Amino acid sequence: MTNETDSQGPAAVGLADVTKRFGTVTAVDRMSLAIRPGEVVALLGPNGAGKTSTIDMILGLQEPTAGTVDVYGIAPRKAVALGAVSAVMQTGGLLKEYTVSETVELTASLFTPARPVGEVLERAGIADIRDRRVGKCSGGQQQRLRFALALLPDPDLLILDEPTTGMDVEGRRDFWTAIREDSQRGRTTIFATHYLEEADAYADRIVFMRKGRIVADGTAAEVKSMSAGRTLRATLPGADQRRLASIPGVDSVDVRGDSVLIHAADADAAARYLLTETPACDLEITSRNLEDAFVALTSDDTDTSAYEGVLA
Ligand SMILES: Nc1ncnc2c1ncn2[C@@H]1O[C@H](COP(=O)(O)OP(=O)(O)OP(=O)(O)O)[C@@H](O)[C@H]1O
Repeated sequence: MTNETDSQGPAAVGLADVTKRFGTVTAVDRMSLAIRPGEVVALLGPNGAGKTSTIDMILGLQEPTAGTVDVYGIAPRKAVALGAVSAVMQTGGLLKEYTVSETVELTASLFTPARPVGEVLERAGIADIRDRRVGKCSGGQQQRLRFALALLPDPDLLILDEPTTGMDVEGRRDFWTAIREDSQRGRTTIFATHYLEEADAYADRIVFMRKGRIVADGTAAEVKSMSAGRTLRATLPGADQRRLASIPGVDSVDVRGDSVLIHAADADAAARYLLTETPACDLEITSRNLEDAFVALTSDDTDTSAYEGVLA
């Protein structure tokens, strides 16, 4: 695999056959991935799947044991030094005695050029607490402050490790609104999270990792339908259960009075059949949720070879 995307020059992030070992532990195992500029990508996986190790290599904090990592076609450390990349990590040194705005001003003095302090405070939703000491800020407010700091160099690539930990519902919504707006302007975002609903709602693309490997890669809808199929519900008086069960791609049919409930691996084919070959109406199609997919894709008895290349 090359690190080039189809037509737009280098990938924002390119991993080619990357392995990372710590002694006898293989944290990342021959992983290849190309992320296009402007994509918002969620990295999901159980504890120890290799998400942080992958992020650390993209940030140049760790070197791969084998393979290569590029950021906009150059070495990660170089990209970080140029201000093209910044990160919001789960924890990270904030000085408790400084106020929020002093913290941002101090960090801004390290970057030339930096975005204006007032602008990043607004963007991170902490302009109203600019004079509060960091030690008095809640966990969610400190996380917003880390976000403000990461915005200072106006990075092309933003890396977020559990970015919304400690934020309340409104804080999360504001945070993701800001991320989505910036992605419209071309900023690439990669985030690791255990909040599956955030990945579902805000990521263009979901990369599932398990034991250092990618086990699924696609949109939230693709990942969900891939692992679990979908459920169709329709009104169909006098439904012929056997006939419906024989539609290709249908796994099960349940007739309840005038309603039918169909579980299908190929929901589109089943829907087409219902609407063209029967008088079915009130058709609803629902996906299994991302948590079902997560459990199916990352459980110990899953044969991940079955998923390789399906969506990647
Ligand atoms: N510095 C290190 N030294 C030794 N082993 C490490 C080191 N860093 C990570 N590992 C191991 O590599 C594997 C992958 O860890 P990693 O932190 O990348 O997973 P993760 O997906 O980020 O997990 P979590 O969701 O718990 O943060 C784990 O088995 C971990 O114990």
